[in-house]
Amino acid sequence: MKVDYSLYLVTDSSLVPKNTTLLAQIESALQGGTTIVQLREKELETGPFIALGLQVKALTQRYHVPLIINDRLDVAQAIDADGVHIGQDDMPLVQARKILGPTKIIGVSVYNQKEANDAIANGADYLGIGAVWDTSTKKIKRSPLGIQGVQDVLRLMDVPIPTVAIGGIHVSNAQELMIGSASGTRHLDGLAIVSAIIASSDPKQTCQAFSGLLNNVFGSFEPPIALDTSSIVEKSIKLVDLLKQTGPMVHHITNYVVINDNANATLALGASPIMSTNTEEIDDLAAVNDALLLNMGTLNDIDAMILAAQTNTRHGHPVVLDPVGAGATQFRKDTVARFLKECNLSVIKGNGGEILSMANRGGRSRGVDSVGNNGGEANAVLAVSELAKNNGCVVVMTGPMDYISDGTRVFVVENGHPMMALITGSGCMASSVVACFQAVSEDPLIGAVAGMLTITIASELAMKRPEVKGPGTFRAALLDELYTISNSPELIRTHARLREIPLARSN
Ligand SMILES: Cc1ncc(COP(=O)(O)OP(=O)(O)O)c(N)n1
Ligand SMILES: Cc1ncsc1CCOP(=O)(O)O
Repeated sequence: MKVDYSLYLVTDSSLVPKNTTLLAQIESALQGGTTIVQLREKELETGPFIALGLQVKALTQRYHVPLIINDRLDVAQAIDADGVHIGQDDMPLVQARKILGPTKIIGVSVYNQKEANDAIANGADYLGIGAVWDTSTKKIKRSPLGIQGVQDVLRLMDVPIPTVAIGGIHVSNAQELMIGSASGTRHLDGLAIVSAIIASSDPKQTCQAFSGLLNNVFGSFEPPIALDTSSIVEKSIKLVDLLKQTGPMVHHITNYVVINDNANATLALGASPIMSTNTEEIDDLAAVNDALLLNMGTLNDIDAMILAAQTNTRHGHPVVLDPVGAGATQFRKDTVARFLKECNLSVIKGNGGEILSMANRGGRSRGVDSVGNNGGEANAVLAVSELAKNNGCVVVMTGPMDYISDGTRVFVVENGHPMMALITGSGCMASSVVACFQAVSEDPLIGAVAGMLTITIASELAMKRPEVKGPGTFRAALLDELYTISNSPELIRTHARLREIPLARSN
């Protein structure tokens, strides 16, 4: 049976408003689009629990919605409910499964990676992850997970099974939770809600509000169509155009060595740079922003960077991290760890030394420069794909070849010119370009490839200019050629050298 977990009502009759009944509240919620109901009645003795269960079952059957019983396998069996929900202190899953058999639904409450993977290994049908936030409905024993904690559980599940989040969820924070906890292809399948529905003066209307926003969010999770390299090149051309037509705003918190070049590269592509580091205006900026770039070069403003990342994520904007010098000092290692833990990154874009060291694959940074990739292409492929998978984002590793992965596919951009390495901040400019494309691309992988094709092809075109004699003239020509591509995006079609490395072969 395919179960729709999206709007999961969990009951609590102590919260029902005075002028109505639990059954009326459940029916109203079903009319508003509740997709599954759990009867959770902590104070009821067995007899009355069964009696109520039979009444609720008659209701849920009319709406073709499954009925789950909280904790009590005996009640579930007595009324032939569709399944049970058990917590960590309830009957162990293995025994519950033996008693109920393979066809009944068993959901398990989990708080962390271990509990999730144990439940999956023991045959849970779905997981209830929580508590996400504080709640007055239940005394919770462990501190709330927050959105990041939910994302960690989703990302670290050995095998994806359906998941719902629970605890403190209301219409006002539901979208933020659904979007903020998603990572790569993993996302929540639904929200389990007690008080926001059961205590509502109009459960039908409340559920319609939840359903509407869930439909929108699920629409945005549609899996991207797997494109071949020539389709990605065509998409890149379209994205260059879109960038120019829409002029997205790209907020940079970057280093003071490259700030001017970053802003100019952004402008050359038709986007709008803003280079603020002041925490006072992060909220206002995020409201009108389209993408955020964090660049660790001079490594000031770390708290502002993290705040900006979290604020932009709440607004649904992509966040790109350039982990300049990652691995060069302990301070930088610690800072990168903070970014990974506290931010929801869309893209990490660094040079070989930075990415290899973040992936524990041998990279070193001397200052901000990259030192070597002794493992060759196979090592690069493993570094980008593992780092991407473990952090639920896209990873770009630049160098003579640029390796780009979302954890399931790896692309190599073979364009570029060695002169790039002779001007300071060319990598940072590439990050700005990638951030600009994130602002207009629905798929971060395609946005990252498009950005890297654009800057590397621009570098090749720059070196063909007769006036370019060395790093100084190259730097100006590079900006000019970004502008040329912005006006003639089809140049990407004639110059792109993009290949895909099948992951199965390299892993
Ligand atoms: C869908 C869902 N997720 C989690 C819970 C919490 O269950 P449990 O940990 O057993 O706590 P109680 O509900 O028994 O207080 C749930 N009920 N439903
Ligand atoms: C049963 C349960 N388990 C973790 S939090 C919670 C209660 C959630 O209730 P509410 O949706 O009213 O915050």
